[in-house]
Amino acid sequence: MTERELWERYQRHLCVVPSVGLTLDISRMNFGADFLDGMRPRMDAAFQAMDALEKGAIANPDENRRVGHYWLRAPELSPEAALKTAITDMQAQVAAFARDVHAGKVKPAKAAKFTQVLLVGIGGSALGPQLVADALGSHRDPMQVHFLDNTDPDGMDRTLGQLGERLSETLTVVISKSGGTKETRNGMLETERAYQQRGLDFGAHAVAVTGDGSELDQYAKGHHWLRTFPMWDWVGGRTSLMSAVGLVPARLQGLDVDGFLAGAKDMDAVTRVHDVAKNPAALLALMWFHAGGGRGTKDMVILPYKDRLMLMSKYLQQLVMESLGKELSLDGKVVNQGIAVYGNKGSTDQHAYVQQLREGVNNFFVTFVEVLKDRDGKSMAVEGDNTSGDYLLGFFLGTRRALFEKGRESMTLTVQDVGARTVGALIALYERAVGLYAHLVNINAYHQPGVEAGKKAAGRVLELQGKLLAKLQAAKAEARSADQLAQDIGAPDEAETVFKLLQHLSANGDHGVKRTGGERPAEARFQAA
Ligand SMILES: O=P(O)(O)OC[C@H]1O[C@](O)(CO)[C@@H](O)[C@@H]1O
Repeated sequence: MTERELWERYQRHLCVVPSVGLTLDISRMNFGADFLDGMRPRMDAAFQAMDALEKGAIANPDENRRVGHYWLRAPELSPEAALKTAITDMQAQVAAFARDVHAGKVKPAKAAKFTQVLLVGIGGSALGPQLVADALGSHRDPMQVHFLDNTDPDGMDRTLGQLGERLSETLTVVISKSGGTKETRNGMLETERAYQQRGLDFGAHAVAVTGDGSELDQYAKGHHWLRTFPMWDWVGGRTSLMSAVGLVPARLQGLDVDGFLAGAKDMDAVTRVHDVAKNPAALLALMWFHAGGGRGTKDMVILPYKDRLMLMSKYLQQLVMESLGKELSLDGKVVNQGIAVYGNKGSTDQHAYVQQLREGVNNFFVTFVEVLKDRDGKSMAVEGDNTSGDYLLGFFLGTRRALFEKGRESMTLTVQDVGARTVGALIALYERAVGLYAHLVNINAYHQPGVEAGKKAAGRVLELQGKLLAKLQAAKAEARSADQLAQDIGAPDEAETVFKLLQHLSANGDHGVKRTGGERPAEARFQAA
């Protein structure tokens, strides 16, 4: 295609969204002339289903739940007055609480004010807040936000160590919709101990965001925490950023939450329109369908040319892959659907994996995110009249061309800046695109059955560990092999898991297990230390 033809294609297909200052360029995706028209019937059905979802239909049939994240930024759309009230009350309570914290009305036991936030959560209870804190945060914010998002003891020590003395002025926000996620529970208990070791009452420095009556809710209320904020079953974890999950940390950090919600609301209004050419979410969904043949055969590379958006791909990994990565279709057929997501930021990634994108396996499509505003204030010239921002643009356009020349497809989202409205709009854009795409491929985007399998398997592993430790205690100083111990605990077929457990137990002093013998699994011997 000549440059002239590309320019024509760029202009013809450019989706312009003035209300949020965003454009979507799909011209470097090589869909055929009849593709968009050909998809019209399936897209219309997706629009109808999405309209029903927003009106309160059961859109998550596997869990018999409604899907209400759009109502979080437009409470007036809620299908019942009670939901609207619940949302606006939550918004008001979160804002008032943050104001009281900033004013020192809610204050720590042994410091003048809370200056740090420690968010303990995982998945949708952390990834969205991490993206927002990074994208919109600055050293001038009234509070800085830290995260514990894993059950890694060393990771907890690093984060709590970085807080150090400042723990006394840290407000811990424990977030778990279910209230039972073990990683979050572990982080909470370890954090609680850190406060206690400094002679601080954890409850006086903690709030919870969780479902009413959950394990976490009961613990928080039973231990007289400062506050609890609600989560509802009609908001999924990966679409909860505009619930208290995202609003509590964002308000405490001092971010422009009103702008964030307004950007999302404005984007929702645009992506509600049944006109594909004017609906960026519909275009994204259709381009995903085109690229992967409705089977996810090409990976989604998210490449923002802006440091502040580096966590966008990590956030979208959950939103896209936990929504679309499904074994069964809505009519029970095995489809193994999904779209893999990866990426970090440009131009940095040009010095990492772009080599393969240009010359390697053509199993991806790129979504560039171009941010027009370089920085607050003016830039210096770094070479001739060129600024660093000129170089960033040059590298983006150069990479886009270098890929296109080799038949590698890309789209480009262009925004004015990385402000609260823009970030809210981007989140809303992808929530809608995922929902529309799910309809195109006939799957339920709003449950996550696959994660239960891993949780159950982990429970079995820890059950085996309990039996192992009891056996080792009883066997005292007798050194035994993994095979023998697997027999001893009545799990002869799980010798490898038993070996892995023993390897970890003997590498740490917590449970008093000693390893002797050779390096190979069959040579190793284990005993109570
Ligand atoms: O907020 P919770 O209930 O602790 O769940 C955390 C995450 O775990 C999942 O349930 C499974 O990965 C996610 O959907 C969710 O965001």
